[in-house]
Amino acid sequence: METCYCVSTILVVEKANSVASASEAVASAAETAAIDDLPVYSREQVSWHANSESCWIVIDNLVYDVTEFLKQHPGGAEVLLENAGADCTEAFKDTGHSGAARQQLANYLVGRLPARKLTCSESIN
Ligand code: HEM
Repeated sequence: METCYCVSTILVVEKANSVASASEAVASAAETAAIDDLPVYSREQVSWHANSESCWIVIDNLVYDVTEFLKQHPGGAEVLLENAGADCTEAFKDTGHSGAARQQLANYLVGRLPARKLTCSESIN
């Protein structure tokens, strides 16, 4: 059955998938509601911020400006600069960042990618 989801539903589902536990999901409910209001940047626009002067990254369809964080990142500036202007969702998750690290993300949130429509094969019904 073909299912059509509105933009905010997709974002809520993707946000829910990105949090690690039910309590985190509850805690992030208000945050999720605000996600729709964030500025929208295309992947191309994000790619313009790919150096130490302006370093943006994408994690779970959200855009983070980590320029100020480069010198503070416990994993070093290098790994962030390697991913500057790009989607580093997998790299971020593969590193096994702690809950504290995931909470820190909110400090650098500047926008989101355009919501995409789910294809039939992605339908959850
Ligand atoms: C805004 C984005 C990020 C934040 C807030 C962040 C935060 C942190 C924090 C707090 C730690 C210390 C360990 C922990 O608590 O998990 C850490 C470690 C680390 N991070 Fe990140 N991180 C970010 C992005 C990334 C990205 C994109 C990568 C890789 C591409 C990365 C790679 C690493 C590595 C390799 C370590 C381990 C350092 C070590 O144990 O020697 N981080 N990060």
